Amino acid sequence: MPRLISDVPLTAEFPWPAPAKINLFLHVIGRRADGMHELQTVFQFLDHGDTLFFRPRGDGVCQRENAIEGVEPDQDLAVRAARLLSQASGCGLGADIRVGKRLPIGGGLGGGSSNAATTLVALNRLWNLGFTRDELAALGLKLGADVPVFIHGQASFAEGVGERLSSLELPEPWYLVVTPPLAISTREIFEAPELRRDTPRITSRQFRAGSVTRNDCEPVTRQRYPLVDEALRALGRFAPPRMSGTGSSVFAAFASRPEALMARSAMPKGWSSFIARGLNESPLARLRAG
Ligand SMILES: C[C@](O)(CO)[C@H](O)COP(=O)(O)OP(=O)(O)OC[C@H]1O[C@@H](n2ccc(N)nc2=O)[C@H](O)[C@@H]1O
Ligand SMILES: Nc1ncnc2c1ncn2[C@@H]1O[C@H](COP(=O)(O)OP(=O)(O)OP(=O)(O)O)[C@@H](O)[C@H]1O
Repeated sequence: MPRLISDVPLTAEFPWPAPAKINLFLHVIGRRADGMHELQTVFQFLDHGDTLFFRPRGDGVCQRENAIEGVEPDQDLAVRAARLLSQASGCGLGADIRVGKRLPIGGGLGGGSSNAATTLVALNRLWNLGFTRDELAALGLKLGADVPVFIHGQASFAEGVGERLSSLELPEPWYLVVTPPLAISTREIFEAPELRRDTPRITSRQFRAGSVTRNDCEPVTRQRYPLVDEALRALGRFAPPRMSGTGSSVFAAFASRPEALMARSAMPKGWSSFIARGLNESPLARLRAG
């Protein structure tokens, strides 16, 4: 039975899930006056991710307790989310935060955004603030375009920069996710002159009816980063591959775990990869709903 948030003792040992997302497709529709890109995408969650732990403090200090290679504590999206929430509520509370990292940094799986969303949801509860889900999503959008979907917690057809969400029921296959050893800056890919920004809009209904989709960032990333090209080709020997977000991770769907395992064993040695189930409801939302 899933645990209800209201049923569990929310001690500092309580593990708050921060799942990965994948973009089943990513269309770049245009560019806004502020430079951000108008997108259409479908998000699905994976039953694989980071785990966060929170110990509330009465003195207003929000800090991370553990080191994460490549992420300075003051830049950490979990810490920034905690500070934003403390400030927005004026509650004067703080928290010690521990981030158990499993997701690759700059891997296109939304790890930083997911950490931020989990922090907003957890501290809203632990500090007894009573913000609604929509209020938390609006706060989260200040930290990153991917934060709102993690707060929403349902697989979604998304528009805008990813903040206009409508929930979807999707198949929940096994995914093999392969991350070549490199971190990619989302900004670099969106700023690339060669990025196509004119994909015609589709409707959610067209997507559900099987309209052909792609990841518009994929040609840019694979041309600039040959390892991503190699990952797509390696995975493509087993199932149709696709890149998530702006990379570096790529994924393919399989009907069973053994099939995914077989493909995994053929990936280049030393690359990180994992097999996970696609989820239409995120583990964070499941916890909230009980
Ligand atoms: C590629 C996706 O992961 C798809 O889900 C997201 O659109 C990116 O979300 P994110 O990592 O939370 O990205 P943000 O931190 O919001 O944006 C990083 C940078 O990428 C560029 N950016 C991002 C999203 C967007 N729709 N248009 C952009 O041009 C901007 O230069 C921005 O400063
Ligand atoms: N807690 C965190 N976990 C991961 N990255 C973080 C975190 N806090 C800040 N960051 C920074 O956020 C940036 C993007 O990290 P992230 O792992 O979310 O990228 P990503 O998986 O490519 O995300 P997206 O698919 O949203 O582009 C990196 O530059 C990283 O230093």
